[in-house]
Amino acid sequence: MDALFADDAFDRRPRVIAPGAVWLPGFLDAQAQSWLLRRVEEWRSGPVPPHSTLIAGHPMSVRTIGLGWHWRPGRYERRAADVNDEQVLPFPEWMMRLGRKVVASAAEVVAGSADAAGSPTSAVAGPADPAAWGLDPTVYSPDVALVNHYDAHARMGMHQDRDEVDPAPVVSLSLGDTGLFRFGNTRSRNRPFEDIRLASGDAFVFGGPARFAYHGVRGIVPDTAPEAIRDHLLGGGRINITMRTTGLR
Ligand SMILES: O=C(O)CCC(=O)C(=O)O
Ligand SMILES: [Fe+2]
Repeated sequence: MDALFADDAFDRRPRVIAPGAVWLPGFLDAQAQSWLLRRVEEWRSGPVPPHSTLIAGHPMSVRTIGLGWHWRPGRYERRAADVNDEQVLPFPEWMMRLGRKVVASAAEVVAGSADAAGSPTSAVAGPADPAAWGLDPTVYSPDVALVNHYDAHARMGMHQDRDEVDPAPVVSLSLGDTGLFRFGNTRSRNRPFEDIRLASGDAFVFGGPARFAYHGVRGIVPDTAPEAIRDHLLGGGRINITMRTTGLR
């Protein structure tokens, strides 16, 4: 219980979480959040319905929609052979621009962060250089988005995002109920890790030395979505969108 009300548990200033990883609380305003949730509604009735991907025969508790590519463990394909064999919707042009804005903001946080240069880990990583972490909006070109819906019982175990050939950063956007996100290290699922409450509108970026860090979602906090967007969250829960760069063509 001591940790529950620790000072940093509710500190929502943008910050470098680990070399390469940046949290941008409140990146999307209420209007942008409801606009995005309306797009999610449209995608739900797209050619490939939200589905629970099988991992080693077990369905994930989140339901996923892919844009640009269809993902299943170990591969990206244009068609959802394991769902209905339809071709997924394209990766939207506007989402690339949004991803670049997130990357630009993350780069600013890194450049302005005494923390990044002065943190104990930076002695290893060297001075924080946003571009060295892949945080360069002029080159960032994601080609897939995975849109995950978490209901009150969904979670995601600690894992690496490693089915992409291109090591460009992953950009994550959260909408709806708060997610209990855990961001760890590249060596194992265990400590050190940091627990972060990803609230509606938050962005999180991990690239460079953090690109292959283990991370997961321990659960969501039901009924924490902002009032203004609840109407767009049919049935409640949390939406997480991750943009990635497959490096495939
Ligand atoms: O929901 C999140 O915040 C993380 C999602 C994630 O790690 C993934 O989709 O690979
Ligand atoms: Fe992931």
